[in-house]
Amino acid sequence: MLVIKQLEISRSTGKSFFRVCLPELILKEGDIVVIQGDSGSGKSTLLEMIGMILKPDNIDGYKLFLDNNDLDIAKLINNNDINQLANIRAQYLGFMLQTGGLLPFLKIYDNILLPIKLLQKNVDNSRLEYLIDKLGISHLLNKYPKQLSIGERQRASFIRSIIHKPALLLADEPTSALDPYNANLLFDLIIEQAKQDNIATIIVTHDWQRISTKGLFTLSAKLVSSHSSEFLPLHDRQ
Ligand SMILES: Nc1ncnc2c1ncn2[C@@H]1O[C@H](COP(=O)(O)OP(=O)(O)OP(=O)(O)O)[C@@H](O)[C@H]1O
Repeated sequence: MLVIKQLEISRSTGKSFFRVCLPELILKEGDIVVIQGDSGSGKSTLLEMIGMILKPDNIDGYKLFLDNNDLDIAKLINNNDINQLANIRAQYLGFMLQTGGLLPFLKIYDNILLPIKLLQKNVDNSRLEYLIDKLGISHLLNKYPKQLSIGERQRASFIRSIIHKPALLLADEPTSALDPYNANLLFDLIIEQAKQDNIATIIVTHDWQRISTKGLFTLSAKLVSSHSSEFLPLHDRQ
């Protein structure tokens, strides 16, 4: 389970600044939350704070409760324990970045398996084959990222982000470069894998119409002023 309380940051460029605040987020294993908001409302900023890439200015609580390990991430952030945060990111988090984030010098197959190799874990081959087959990328495994379209890279990037069965998946615009058929397929696969492997999942998306039919809990950016937004539940949780 993931519990976050009062996560805040102010980003500034020159004289202007923008404050992003998440008052509360509680996610159980396998829960999915969609983050929506206008362009510039702070969705990526929020995701990067949750992903421990950006350091918040204030954090009242951030805990990850795992099967045999409870992690007080707020404490590590406040203590600036960069090494421990890097370990947690590698082991328990999965990132799916907008641009794919694949390493240019590794073939697609090696990119997908990289998180497993770094953690010295064994790959679940039947699961890997299932995901590759489902997303239709088996013919691309021996190619380099630059030989793939952005949409093909996004699909490979999804498999890489969950191959090590993270506790938390952070997906930033996972379907931005996909056609409607593949966007739907990927959303359904994200939801299926989250439930199956108990991966708490946070999805930032503009693809609101498509995802609104799936009945997912949504946090929506509310502009508190022209330079401040808060992420609040769109509806009561079911
Ligand atoms: N590196 C940065 N330094 C300073 N300010 C930044 C930085 N990145 C983003 N911002 C500002 O923070 C605010 C939120 O940006 P962010 O990228 O998080 O929004 P977003 O909702 O993800 O936008 P989009 O939907 O267009 O991707 C914006 O006002 C932006 O100008």
